[in-house]
Amino acid sequence: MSFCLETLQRFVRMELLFTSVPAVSIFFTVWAIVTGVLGYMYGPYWGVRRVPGPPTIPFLGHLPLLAKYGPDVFSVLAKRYGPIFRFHMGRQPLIIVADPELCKEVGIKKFKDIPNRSIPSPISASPLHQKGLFFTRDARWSTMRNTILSVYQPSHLARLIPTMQEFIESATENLHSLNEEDITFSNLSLKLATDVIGQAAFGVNFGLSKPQSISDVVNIDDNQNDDNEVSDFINKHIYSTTQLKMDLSGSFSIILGLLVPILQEPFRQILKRIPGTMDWKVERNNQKLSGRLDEIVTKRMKTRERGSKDFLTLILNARESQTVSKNVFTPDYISAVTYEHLLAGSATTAFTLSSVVYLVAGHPEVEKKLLEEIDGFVPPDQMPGADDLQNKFPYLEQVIKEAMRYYTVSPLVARETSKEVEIGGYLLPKGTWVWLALGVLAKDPKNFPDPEKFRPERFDPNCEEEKQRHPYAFIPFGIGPRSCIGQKFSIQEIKLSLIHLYRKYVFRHSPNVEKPLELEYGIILNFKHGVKLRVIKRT
Ligand code: HEM
Repeated sequence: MSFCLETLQRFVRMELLFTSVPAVSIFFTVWAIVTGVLGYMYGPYWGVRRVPGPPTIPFLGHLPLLAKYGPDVFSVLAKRYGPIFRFHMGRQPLIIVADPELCKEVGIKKFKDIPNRSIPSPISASPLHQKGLFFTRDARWSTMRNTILSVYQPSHLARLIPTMQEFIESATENLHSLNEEDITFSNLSLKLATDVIGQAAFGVNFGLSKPQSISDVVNIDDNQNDDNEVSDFINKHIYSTTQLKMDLSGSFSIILGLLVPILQEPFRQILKRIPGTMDWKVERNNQKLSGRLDEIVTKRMKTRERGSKDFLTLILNARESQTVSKNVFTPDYISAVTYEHLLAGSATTAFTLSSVVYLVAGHPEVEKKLLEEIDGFVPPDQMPGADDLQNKFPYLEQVIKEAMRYYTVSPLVARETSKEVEIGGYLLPKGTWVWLALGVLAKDPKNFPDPEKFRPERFDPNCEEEKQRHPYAFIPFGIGPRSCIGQKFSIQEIKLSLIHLYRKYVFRHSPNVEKPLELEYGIILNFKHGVKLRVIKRT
């Protein structure tokens, strides 16, 4: 009997052992996976959990709020949560800074702890975009930036005035024949800005802003060059840029990058090999674009007498004179930086130009004052020089600033901490994405009373509003050592364009334009349906 009982007990113990081993290991495996997934999904949140923000939806974060409020979402959240708050782009928390003093802290005072930009998923999918100045990091960035700054001397900018003027005249030559017809001014300004920067960056005339068709394209460096190649290049450029969506309408790998970044690259690698997918199209497009850029760079590198006309030439000259490390400016980085100029310099400048013309068309009192100033510049057919542009058009300057405030083309500026740093009373770990909300600053009634009113006089240096405003409340070109490198270039182009346009024409809103203008949120802001205007020739 005792033998039987002992055997039974041994049997039960063995059974337990056999069944519990897999159960335990399954339990631990599941536990490890769940912990891993939760750690991955909530790890970035954990480090910044003390920063206030709305409740998040797993995987999506606050993207539904972006869909609901559009670009205004950050103003809405700043009202609710204060000058520093959390916004989750999918899994990734962004620390949004919406206060001029805190922007100064991030952009200037603590720059050495926050010197780089975070790379959002649309850019991770595009190696071409990563090698420009915008996304390069640390020592490579500072070497590249110093070299580029050295070629952006005021004298070089001044030398660009006749080229800019030439394109402006050609782009606006036939406008008077469009009386009573709608023009999509935003298209015209994009073609103009692309041509100007194409010439300034590559020394290539894309010929987009000519009143005739694109088949009139001429390549200044090589007249033999095939017209179709240039238009193909531009189409690829436009495709590559417009595919960089910040919401859930990009390619599958970009969407994954927003939701579960770890899966973005493996999926991109697979999808780019499957014909017909958007990732495949983006990859093919980017490869062709890079190939075309590399060709331009290689050809120019071989040219002995390059002169010193355009940005690409200036960079190559600096590289050869050994003032720049050749390891930093390898041909792929040169291509990327030159292409970046086309990218950064076209859509932003065009958007600003369209904003000014649209807003002035709706404000007759502003238009009257502006025309008086422009007509007061004599002789009337003389092209203003660099000094004139800087000193003789103070009201024009106020109008441009107010339009840039009203429609802030780059409402967010991305930065990333490179070590633990305290901002606004919160300790942010290394690797935190800190984004400056320039668009929220620009509509803050504390610094801009009646922010929805278009009132250029608020930028008059003698008015109380301007005197009392925080010095960093209006920073459309960013702040500190990492601010926009093309600021003077674009302001020069915008002023020249407006002076030329208003000497000949005034504009009215088309009856077919929606009010208010609808905006679309890509890498920068865009007008969803374009800016439709009517042209009136001045007598
Ligand atoms: C109205 C026109 C423009 C606006 C509103 C604008 C705005 C900006 C902003 C907000 C930044 C980020 C600055 C920061 O992080 O503090 C930036 C960076 C940059 N912009 Fe512009 N931009 C304009 C035109 C241009 C032009 C014409 C070029 C080229 C010629 C250009 C090239 C760049 C580059 C290369 C950077 C990156 C700088 C760096 O990281 O060191 N931009 N821009």
